[in-house]
Amino acid sequence: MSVANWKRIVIKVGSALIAPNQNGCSSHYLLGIAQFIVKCRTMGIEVVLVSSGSVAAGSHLFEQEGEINMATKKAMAAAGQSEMMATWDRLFDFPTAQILVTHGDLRDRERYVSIKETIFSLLDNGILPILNENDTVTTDKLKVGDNDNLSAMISTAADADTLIICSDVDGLYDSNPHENPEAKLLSVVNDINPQIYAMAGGATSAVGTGGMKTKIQAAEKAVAHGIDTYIINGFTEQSFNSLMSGNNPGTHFSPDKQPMQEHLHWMTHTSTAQGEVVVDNAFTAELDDDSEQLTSEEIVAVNGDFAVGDTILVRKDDGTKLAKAKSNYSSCLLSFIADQDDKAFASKLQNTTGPIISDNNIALLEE
Ligand SMILES: Nc1ncnc2c1ncn2[C@@H]1O[C@H](COP(=O)(O)OP(=O)(O)O)[C@@H](O)[C@H]1O
Ligand SMILES: N[C@@H](CCC(=O)OP(=O)(O)O)C(=O)O
Repeated sequence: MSVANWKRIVIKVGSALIAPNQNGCSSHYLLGIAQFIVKCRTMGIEVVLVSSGSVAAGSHLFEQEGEINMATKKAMAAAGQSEMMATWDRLFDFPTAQILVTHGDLRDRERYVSIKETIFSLLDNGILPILNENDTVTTDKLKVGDNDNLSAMISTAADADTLIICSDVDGLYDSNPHENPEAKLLSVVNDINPQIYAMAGGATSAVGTGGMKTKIQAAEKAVAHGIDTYIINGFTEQSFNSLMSGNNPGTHFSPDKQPMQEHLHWMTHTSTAQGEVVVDNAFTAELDDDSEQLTSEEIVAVNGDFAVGDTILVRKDDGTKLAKAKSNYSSCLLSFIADQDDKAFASKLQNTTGPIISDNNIALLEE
């Protein structure tokens, strides 16, 4: 899909573009990105921006000696975020809005839906949503950790057709071009497999997080929902001119032909399993055909503490991951039923309470 068919796109901007000299925000590279956004909007394309750079933008305000501790990084993010928003805001003659999220927000279905609704309401009113991770409040357990994966989650939430990741290199090379001058650019990736991951290294700049690895993870999430994904060089306006002419200036990841439904995609790629149901190694039921076949008798163990409606992992005793699913039972009730020696009683109880997992709330996992 190219610009002529875009309806809604997500643009992710990396830290090196926001604060290239680590001396506060610079509009040097943002100007070209802003012009691209303006052109898209003029063509009737809705745009959502995911902007990194709060830490990089705020870092110049802090004395730095040796390794920077987490509290200082969070303080840099808090200070840099307002500078970054002010810089973006100056580049547009329409309103912008800041949305700061954590993985804790995105993996909770109610809060996820609330973020979704806010994005749509902003777009309906001509306001540009600008998202970033809420670095100040995140703990290891709560964070996405990088804005590449965050942008893929937001692309799905916003039901975008295209995700454009603007970085400091032309796209994905067969090895890190900063380390190997012979590295070759891949212009199209149709299948994200272990060989593709093997090409990707981490970030080499002082401000980037995740390098190419997290960009491939993001592409994998996005294409699974049918979203065309590009990694392009945000340093050069040529990239944006090229996109505007319907060409591919970097690496294009082709979308899956059979995209996952939104709620199953969320379960697989955004939600985190709160617990797990372990089934016998001999378990062969096709979970997608009739998940009611998952009966208390097949359960070997119930691990973790989950409530009705939480996402759980269904796995075999040997560790094989079968599916992620929405549980209709709490861990407490499920353990109680599974532990019953009187199978007739357990089965009767289950018949009254209903299926452990409903057919339309199960996402099969590929091992
Ligand atoms: N195979 C690869 N192809 C391209 N870049 C790579 C590759 N492996 C590692 N990298 C590194 O990834 C960097 C881009 O990621 P990152 O620094 O996190 O940027 P951003 O701030 O845009 O997210 C490149 O500058 C490069 O050093
Ligand atoms: N939330 C962080 C961004 C972390 C991140 O993923 O950075 P990058 O690799 O430059 O996209 C910040 O605003 O500094």
